[in-house]
Amino acid sequence: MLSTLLTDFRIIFERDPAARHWLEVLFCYPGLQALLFHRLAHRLYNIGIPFVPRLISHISRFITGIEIHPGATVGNSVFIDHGMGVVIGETSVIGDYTLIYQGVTLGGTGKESGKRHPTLGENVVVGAGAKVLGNILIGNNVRIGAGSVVLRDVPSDCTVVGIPGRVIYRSGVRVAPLEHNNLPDSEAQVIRALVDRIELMEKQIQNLEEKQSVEVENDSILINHLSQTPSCRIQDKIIQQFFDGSGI
Ligand SMILES: CC(=O)SCCNC(=O)CCNC(=O)[C@H](O)C(C)(C)COP(=O)(O)OP(=O)(O)OC[C@H]1O[C@@H](n2cnc3c(N)ncnc32)[C@H](O)[C@@H]1OP(=O)(O)O
Ligand SMILES: N[C@@H](CO)C(=O)O
Repeated sequence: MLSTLLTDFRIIFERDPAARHWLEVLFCYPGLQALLFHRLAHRLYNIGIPFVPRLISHISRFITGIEIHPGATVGNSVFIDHGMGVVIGETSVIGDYTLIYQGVTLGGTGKESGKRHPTLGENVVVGAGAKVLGNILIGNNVRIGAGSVVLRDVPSDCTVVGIPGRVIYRSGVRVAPLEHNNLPDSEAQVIRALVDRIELMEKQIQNLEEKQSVEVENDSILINHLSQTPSCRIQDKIIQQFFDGSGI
């Protein structure tokens, strides 16, 4: 246990550019103090001692602002930076060399019992205020953006951001996130296609009507022309006499 605590102490110099003096780290890093309390509480919890582990956890929370349930499994070289508002649930598992910032919750969804908190792989960074909820698996070398809410498993070597958390980098390659403000509007596409079709049909009808009116005009010119011939004039006269009653 002593070597684990020494590693908890040393890792701070490696991970925090703000860490300068050992006195500073010992007295002014609530993350270190919370881990110290937790390692003791976790031992007592594991051997089945009632109440005392929770009391230690509660005192630690009072001093550091960090709440770690005694049942949580915390790996080596874990660093909780700043720490205020961090809550780590009973069945959480935190891999080695993980970095957790203030305001992080490793919590349950409220819908599960038994193993209901997340499992974090090694070398995970959980950004300030991020919420990782449910019995989900976060792979190794994952970076969770500040303020994200992660509700599903995340494969190793990924960066996740947003609410709900979405992978934006996988093994260093940018993954295009779904742009909700740019989704295709299928109903608008159908309506557009129908309007185009109607416009086309209207043009075709107009062409037909124009063609027809030209034909009708030609026909009437032809009829007019024929009615002016002498034989037509004689026929007209006969017909007229018939209707006048003058007989044939
Ligand atoms: C006092 C203190 O300092 S406490 C410490 C607080 N710091 C933290 O909590 C660190 C957490 N780190 C982060 O949130 C980082 O932004 C990371 C790890 C998620 C991403 O870092 P990088 O890999 O460098 O990604 P990068 O900066 O290129 O951003 C990629 C895209 O994700 C977006 N993005 C980055 N972080 C977030 C976030 N937390 N939430 C939503 N979107 C984000 C960026 O805007 C960018 O989008 P765009 O390409 O559409 O412009
Ligand atoms: N402690 C970290 C984050 O605040 C830094 O100083 O960069």
